[in-house]
Amino acid sequence: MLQERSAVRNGGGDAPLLSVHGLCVRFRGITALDGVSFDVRRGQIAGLIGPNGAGKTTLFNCLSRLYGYSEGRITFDGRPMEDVPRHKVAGMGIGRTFQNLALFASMTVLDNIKVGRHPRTRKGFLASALRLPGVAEEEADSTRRASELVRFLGLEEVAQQRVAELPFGTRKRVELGRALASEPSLLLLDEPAAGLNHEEVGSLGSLIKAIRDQYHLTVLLVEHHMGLVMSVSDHVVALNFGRKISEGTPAQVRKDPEVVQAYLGTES
Ligand SMILES: Nc1ncnc2c1ncn2[C@@H]1O[C@H](COP(=O)(O)OP(=O)(O)OP(=O)(O)O)[C@@H](O)[C@H]1O
Repeated sequence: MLQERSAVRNGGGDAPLLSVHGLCVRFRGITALDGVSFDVRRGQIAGLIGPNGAGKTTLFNCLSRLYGYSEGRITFDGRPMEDVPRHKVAGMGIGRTFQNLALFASMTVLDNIKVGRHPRTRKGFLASALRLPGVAEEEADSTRRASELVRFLGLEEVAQQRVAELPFGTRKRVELGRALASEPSLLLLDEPAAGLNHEEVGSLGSLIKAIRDQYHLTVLLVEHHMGLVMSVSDHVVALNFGRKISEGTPAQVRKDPEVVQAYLGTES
């Protein structure tokens, strides 16, 4: 379904989908990001790594417009992000999952995924309440697209269950579905492996690649699980103390002495 949305605004497939340039974020005396620059090309799975406090979540929060930045520039699909209000981010094609799941626990799996359709629906609450023309069609379209995602994510058996009743690993899949429902062209995954068991992490890697291939989207992944990030990423950016310390293929970054040094004593 997302293939239809592959309109390329920026003159073709060679221009990066996301460009971060000289980004600086300071919180009263703490420099969380210090002149960070990198590009993410269309169709890539890019991994963002770094020890605790390196600035990864801060960067994600800048991309979601939850945080402002004192210096630098973020360009998404050829468009500067600085003037984009927070509530427009999903609508412009940036979907996101959170470290702490952002789901409605008392709603069903299907309804949670349908909530993610919101940026793609045109009829507002009032139109729905008044059952104005077009509302039923839009509702049917949302249900159809959410059901497609339920099948893709292997959630058919639990589609009508309340999210609160489900194990953590399943809920994480529901959150992926919610993020995909907005038909993003860039999917930001914030520690998708956190809290998953060994087997679940294994299938997550294949799922991330399948999502990229099936929906032709670009993925930026923050992850502490080195096995996962190194096996799924085409490109890796490493941060430490708010600075970019390395960038390249997983093999290049893994053996970069600065990366090894940054992780000594903090990660295996
Ligand atoms: N809202 C905030 N107010 C003050 N300081 C903050 C805020 N958010 C982040 N920081 C600080 O900015 C730095 C970077 O934090 P950030 O959460 O981005 O790191 P991270 O790489 O995501 O770490 P982790 O892997 O532990 O999630 C840290 O020193 C953190 O304490």
